[in-house]
Amino acid sequence: MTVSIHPAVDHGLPVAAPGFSGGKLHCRCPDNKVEVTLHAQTAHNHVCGCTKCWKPEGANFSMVAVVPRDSLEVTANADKLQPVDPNAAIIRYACKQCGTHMYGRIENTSHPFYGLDFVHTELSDETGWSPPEFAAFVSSIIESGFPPERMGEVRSRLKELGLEPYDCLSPPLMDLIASHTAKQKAQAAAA
Ligand SMILES: N[C@@H](CCC(=O)N[C@@H](CS)C(=O)NCC(=O)O)C(=O)O
Ligand SMILES: [Zn+2]
Ligand SMILES: [Zn+2]
Repeated sequence: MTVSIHPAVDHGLPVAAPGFSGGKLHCRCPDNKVEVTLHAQTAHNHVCGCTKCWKPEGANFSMVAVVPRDSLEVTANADKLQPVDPNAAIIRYACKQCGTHMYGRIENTSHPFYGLDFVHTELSDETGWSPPEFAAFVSSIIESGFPPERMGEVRSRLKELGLEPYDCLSPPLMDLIASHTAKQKAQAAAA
């Protein structure tokens, strides 16, 4: 049987709708759902194998994208949200009742991704969000119990889906992080 990556990509990648400019995400509670409204199309969507990113039941990967933080608004049942780990670089806010992660936020203004919030567009009923572009932290699925001897299957399936597998982030994002670090080091040296 083909190894499952994530329900949103297992039967082919979703397709972005031209001019798509946002929509609503809902948690998985039967009622009084937490609602998050995104006033923008997502960017840098990818699947992530790390243990920190929220994965739906049975999935080996999370699917996670970013939006500018000023494009994200909690529009219903905000009182049900709580931080998963307030000390993490990305502070993920989960529904206390159903456990779904509704968004992740970076509060450290020196972080290379400060200003971007992390979201899971599978929580939306709308279609047209940006599709995942690559697979990040692939080896990390082993930390969640995936058998290491099946990693070849996982990487082949990701490539078949057009999701190039990386064990950290994609080269453009790693370059962006390194450029940010280099700039900060240069500024510190000049101070
Ligand atoms: N191997 C680790 C990797 C965790 C990790 O570094 N995750 C990345 C991708 S989401 C990150 O930026 N984490 C920051 C955070 O979780 O706050 C794990 O699976 O727990
Ligand atoms: Zn909920
Ligand atoms: Zn992750």
